[in-house]
Amino acid sequence: MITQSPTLGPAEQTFYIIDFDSTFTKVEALDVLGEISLIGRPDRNDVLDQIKAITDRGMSGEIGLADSLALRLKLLNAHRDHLPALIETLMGKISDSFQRNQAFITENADHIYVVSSGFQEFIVPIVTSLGVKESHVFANTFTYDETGNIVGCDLENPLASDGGKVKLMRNLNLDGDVYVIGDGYTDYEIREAGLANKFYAFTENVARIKVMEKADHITPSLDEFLFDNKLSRSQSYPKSRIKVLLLENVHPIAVQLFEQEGFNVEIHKGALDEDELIEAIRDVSILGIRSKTMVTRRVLENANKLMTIGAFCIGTNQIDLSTCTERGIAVFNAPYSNTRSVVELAIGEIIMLIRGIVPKSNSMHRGEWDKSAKNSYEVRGKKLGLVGYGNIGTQLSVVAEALGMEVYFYDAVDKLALGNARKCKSLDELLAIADIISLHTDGRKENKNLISYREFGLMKNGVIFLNLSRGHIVDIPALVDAIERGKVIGAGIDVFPQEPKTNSEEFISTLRNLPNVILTPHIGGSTEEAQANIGQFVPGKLLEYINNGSTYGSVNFPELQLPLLKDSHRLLHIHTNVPGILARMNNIFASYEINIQGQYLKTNEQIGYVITDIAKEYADAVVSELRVIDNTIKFRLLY
Ligand SMILES: NC(=O)c1ccc[n+]([C@@H]2O[C@H](COP(=O)([O-])OP(=O)(O)OC[C@H]3O[C@@H](n4cnc5c(N)ncnc54)[C@H](O)[C@@H]3O)[C@@H](O)[C@H]2O)c1
Ligand SMILES: O=C(O)[C@H](O)COP(=O)(O)O
Repeated sequence: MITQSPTLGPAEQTFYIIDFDSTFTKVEALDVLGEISLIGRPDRNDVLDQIKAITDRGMSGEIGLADSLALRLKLLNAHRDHLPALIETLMGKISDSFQRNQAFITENADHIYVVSSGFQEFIVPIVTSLGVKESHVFANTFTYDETGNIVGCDLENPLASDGGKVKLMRNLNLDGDVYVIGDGYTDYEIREAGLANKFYAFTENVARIKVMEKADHITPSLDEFLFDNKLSRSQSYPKSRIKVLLLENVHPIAVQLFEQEGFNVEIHKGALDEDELIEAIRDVSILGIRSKTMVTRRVLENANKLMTIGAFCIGTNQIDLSTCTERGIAVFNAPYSNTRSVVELAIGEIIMLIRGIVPKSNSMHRGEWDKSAKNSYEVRGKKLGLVGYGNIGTQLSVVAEALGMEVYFYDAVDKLALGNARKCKSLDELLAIADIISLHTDGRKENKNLISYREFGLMKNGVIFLNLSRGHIVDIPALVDAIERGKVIGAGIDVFPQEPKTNSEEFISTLRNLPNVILTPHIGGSTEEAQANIGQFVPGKLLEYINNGSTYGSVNFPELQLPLLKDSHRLLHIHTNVPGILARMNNIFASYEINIQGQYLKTNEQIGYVITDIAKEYADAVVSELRVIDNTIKFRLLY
C-alpha cells in the first residue's frame, strides 16, 4: 500500500476564512498606524494606550465594531501618506506560522478568503505577498478629506457595521465546508450564526479567554490547524504540541528563538530539585538547563518524551550523560560562549588578591585609612599555574602572558603550549612552582577533591588560589585550613560543592568571613555578552537536531552534520550499538522497493545513529517495521 502523502489537497469545497489583525499578522494594524501617525505628539503614549484598549474591548466582544472603528479612527489622526510606512512595518510582522506555511496558501488560493474589519489599503499588499488572491480579500476602505486625512470608512461596506463579518459571509454564500481561523469574537460570530462548520481560535499572537472559550479548537499556530485538518504543512508534527522547558533563567533570546519556531515554551527562573523536575518533565521534549539542575537517572526514567537537552553553559557534569545516550537523548552545550568572561574575572581577581584590595576596601568602609605597600605585589613576573589547559586555561594563559606573568600549566592530556607557557609533567610539579594557582579542569567525577590537604601542602607559602571551575574539585575543609594557616594568602572562589538553587536561598559555607577571600555566586560565565551568546548558540544546536537530525557538537551522540532535507522524507533511527541493525533496515527498504536518496551512519560505544533520506511515496508498513527492529531506542520521521 502506498501512503497518502501528508501534503493532501483541500477537501472538495472546503473554504478557509482567515482574519487579518493578530492572526495573519502579529499585530493590530491600527495600533501600528497610531505609532506612525502620532509621532511628535506629547500625548502619543496615552493615545496609543487608549487605541489598544478600544481594540481589545472590540475583539473580546465588549463593544460593537462600528463604535470601536469610529473611536479609533478619530484618535488616530492619520493621513494617506502614513500608509506606505504602515505597509512596510506590517510586511515584517506577518505571523511566523503563516510565513512558514506559504505553500498552504498558494496551493489553496481558490479556497482561502481573508475577512477582516481592518482596511483593504494595507491588508491587500500584505496577504497577496503570500499568495492570497486580491479578489478574496474582504475588508473596509478608508475615506479621506480633500487633503488626504483619514476621516472615516466606507459605511456602505457590511464590514463597517456590527455583525459585519456575518453579513459578509451571508453575501458570499459559500457552498461547502467553512473553517474560520481568527483571534477575535467577531470571527466566532460567523460560527455562531451557523455559517461555519468550525471556529479555530488562533492564539499565536494573542490569547483572548472569551474567544478561546467559544472555539471548537484552539490553534496556537497555523501548523496546528493544518495538522488537525491533514493539510499541506511545513512541519511534520506541529511544534506547538512540542513542549520546551527552560530552567535557571536562560537568556530571553533563547525563549524567543523557540517561540518563533512555534514551540510551547515554559520557563522557570531557578533550578528544580529532582522530585520537582520529575514532575515537570513528563511531557517535555526539549529541556534547557544551566549548571545547577541535576538531570539524574531517576529524572530521565520519567522523561518519556524527552528528545534532547541543552546545557546553556559549558559544564555537563550535572547531566547523567550515559543514561541520556542509553535512552536516545542527545545532549548539547555551549563550549566556548562564556570562556572569555571567566578569563576576565580570573585576571581581575588575581590582581585584586595579590594587592590585598578586599581587606583594604573593607577597612575603608569602616573609616580606616591604611596606606601601605606591605604584602601588595604586581602580577608582572609572577608564576601563574593553570590546572587544566582547555578552552579557558589556554585563553587565560595568553591574557596572563600579555600582563607579563610566567605561565605554567598541567593538563591530564598532552596539550600544545601557547606562547611561552611551560608544560609541567605532573600536578605536583605545578603546585610547587606557582605563586598563583588557578583551576580550570572539567567537572568529571574523578576530579572530586583533586585539591585537598596533600596538594595544599605542596604549594608555596603565601600562594594565591582560584577556583572558577567546579565546586567539588576542591576539598573545602582543606582550603579553609590552608587559608587559616596562611598557606593561602588570598583566594577567589566562584564555585562550591553545594550552591543555592535560587537567589532567595542562603549561601552556607565555612568559607564565609575569611580574610582576603573573594566569594562570588558562580558568576564566572554570567555576563550579558556570554549569556546572549549562549542564548543564541544552544537553541541553534537543539533546533538543528529537532528540525534536521544533525548532531554536530553533541557531547554524547555520534556527531553527524547532515544536508538540509529536500524533496524527501528523513528517517532517524537510534539504536543500541549491536551488529546487524543497518542490514536489517536496508532489508526492509529493499523489500518495499524504497528509493534511498541518502544514508548516513555513525556509532559510538553505546549507540548507533542512522539517517536515511527516502523518496516521499512509500508504504506505511516501512515506518512500522523500522520502529520494531530489535534494539531500537528511538525512531523519528522528518519531512
Ligand atoms: N565559573 C563559571 O561560571 C564557569 C564558566 C565556564 C566554565 N566553567 C568551568 O570551567 C572548567 C573549564 O572549562 P573549559 O571550557 O576550559 O573546559 P575544557 O573541557 O575545555 O578543559 C578542561 C581541561 O581540563 C583537563 N583536565 C581534566 N581533568 C584534569 C585533571 N585532573 N588534571 C589536569 N587536567 C585535567 C582536560 O584534559 C581539559 O583539557 C569546567 O569545569 C567548566 O565547567 C565555569
Ligand atoms: O559550566 C559553565 O559554563 C559554568 O559553570 C557557568 O554555569 P551557569 O550558566 O550555570 O552560570
